[in-house]
Amino acid sequence: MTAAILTVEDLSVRISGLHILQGVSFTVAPAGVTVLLGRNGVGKTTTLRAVVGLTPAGGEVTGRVRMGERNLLDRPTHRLVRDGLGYVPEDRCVFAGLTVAENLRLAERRGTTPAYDQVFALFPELERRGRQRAGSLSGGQQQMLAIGRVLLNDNRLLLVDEPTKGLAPKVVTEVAEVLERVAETVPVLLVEQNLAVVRRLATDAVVIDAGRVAWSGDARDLLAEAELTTSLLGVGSAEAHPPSPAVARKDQLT
Ligand SMILES: Nc1ncnc2c1ncn2[C@@H]1O[C@H](COP(=O)(O)OP(=O)(O)OP(=O)(O)O)[C@@H](O)[C@H]1O
Repeated sequence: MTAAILTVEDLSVRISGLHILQGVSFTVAPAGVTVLLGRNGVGKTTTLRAVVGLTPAGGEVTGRVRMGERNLLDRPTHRLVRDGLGYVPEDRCVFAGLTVAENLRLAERRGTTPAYDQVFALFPELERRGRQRAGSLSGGQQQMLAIGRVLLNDNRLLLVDEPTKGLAPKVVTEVAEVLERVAETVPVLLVEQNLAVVRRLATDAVVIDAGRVAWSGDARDLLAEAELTTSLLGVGSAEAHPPSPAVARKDQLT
């Protein structure tokens, strides 16, 4: 078996007296898209934030998160990013008052050549809208900017949190297509609520429930089992049956 790119062991997170993650363990394959699933509020975003060192102040994180030999929990976020851990947060976090070009320029790293060609090939609109303020972009365009910004640099692993949230169906499809292309070269750990997107992209799946991993394995095995999908994710059996060619919002997990 090929070694995992990321290993999460016994990850526990407490925030404001809440024991949100209670010993979460899973691995991320070195290729493809590993999707982190679960009902609303189970701790998917908390997991990604803990991995990248962005648990809110006062939060307590224990366990081990390894990429190679290193325990990531011992290292500050900027080092993790420099070492190739790319993070696209749920709320996109673009600088609204800066232009698209300025947002991208901020992601440039000294001593490396930013991959503008690759980013503009994936997102031609970012090149066309270079002078537009990011705050005036549509939600989908902001999402493209948030992903493009991370792809300017080399990544060993990408963490992407709910990239299709709040987007129109056509834009959801565009984002899914881009992630599919990105995943051909970089492994992705993806939090995603849109089941059609999950069906399209997921190679492996990890389901969190009640603070722990309730299921992990080949995504096809999970999605093929209507009852399992229903019990773990709370979606109806009709939605759990594959495949739907259109990537539509009606498949939202609850
Ligand atoms: N800073 C915080 N202070 C207090 N509670 C928090 C904080 N951050 C997260 N939580 C709580 O932790 C739990 C897990 O939140 P998290 O955002 O990780 O869930 P999620 O699975 O990503 O949810 P969703 O699918 O709705 O995005 C929730 O009950 C949430 O209210």
